[in-house]
Amino acid sequence: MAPEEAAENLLLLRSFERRYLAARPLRSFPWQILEEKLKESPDSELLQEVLQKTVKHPVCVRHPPSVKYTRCFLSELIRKHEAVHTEPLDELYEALAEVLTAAESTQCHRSYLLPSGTALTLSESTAIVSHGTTGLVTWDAALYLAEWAIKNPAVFTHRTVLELGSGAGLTGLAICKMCHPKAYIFSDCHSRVLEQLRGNMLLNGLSLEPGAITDAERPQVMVAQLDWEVATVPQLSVFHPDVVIAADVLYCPEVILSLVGVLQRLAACHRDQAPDVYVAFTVRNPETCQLFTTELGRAGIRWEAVPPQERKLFPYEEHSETSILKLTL
Ligand SMILES: C[S@@+](CC[C@H](N)C(=O)[O-])C[C@H]1O[C@@H](n2cnc3c(N)ncnc32)[C@H](O)[C@@H]1O
Repeated sequence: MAPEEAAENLLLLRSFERRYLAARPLRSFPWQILEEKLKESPDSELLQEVLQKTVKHPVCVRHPPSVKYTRCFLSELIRKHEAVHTEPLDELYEALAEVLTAAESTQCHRSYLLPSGTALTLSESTAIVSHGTTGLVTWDAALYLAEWAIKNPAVFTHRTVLELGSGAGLTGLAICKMCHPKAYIFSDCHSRVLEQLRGNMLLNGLSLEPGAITDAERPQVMVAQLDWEVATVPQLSVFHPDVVIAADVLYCPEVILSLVGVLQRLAACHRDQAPDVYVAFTVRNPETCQLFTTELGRAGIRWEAVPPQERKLFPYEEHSETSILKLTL
């Protein structure tokens, strides 16, 4: 195979791998490129490789995506294969047969590859909203903030980080694995989210036991129940964060008001140096973002936009726009 073709195949396989591991919508996969390549090649080697990088990926074998997702993906792969090859590929049918008999669940695994090659695997809900919360799945702003953190580790290294509205925990896990914080406090208000969050710490080798061994990749971690509506200055004072972060927490006016409220109380409890604050969000509705900056102004909190970065590391939703604000408390 020509080196150029080998490089193209590698890119294609990587794209399938990242999307499949994170259970991205099937329409976002580069099916057309695959189809063209299948037409050019007489054997089924490429399809076998796609299978190895997706359904048979060691990470997915251990922590598979949902049964429904796997079934739909394999059906699509079989369609692509049948469109160009007359001989059936047994591996595809065998893999499909396995999931046809498997039981459906409302929980699934989604995995995200770090630049080190390590996968972060999270147990997430199969539904975007469930148990009355949006916190049981990973949102694009969490991926964007994680990518920014990985590119700017010094912001977190040897520092205590408090995350507000951690949800499934992706950003914090990426920071713990890649940025060497001294301590990381995950927090949320929802009991089901906190339960899943604790599970996701354990799934990724982080111990919540007080006195657990800590090292560069395993900082001291804690999961705290913290509701911005009710958290008081004395309650917030115990955390002593150097950095406060939050992702996708600007989705409705009520949430914005309570977030600004908790930031004001955090400002009131620092002894010397105020923490740096970074808020990542997806621009869904410009008015909602505007409300946030207006409320920050009213609370006397200065803000500036962090220069945009290329979104390369994770499989983002294609048409979403993400941004980060740095606040000065
Ligand atoms: C859209 S999710 C984002 C989760 C995660 N940061 C991400 O981006 O994937 C919003 C999160 O904020 C949390 N949240 C909403 N209101 C809150 C409040 N008043 N106090 C604490 N957490 C809150 C929710 O429970 C949920 O986990």
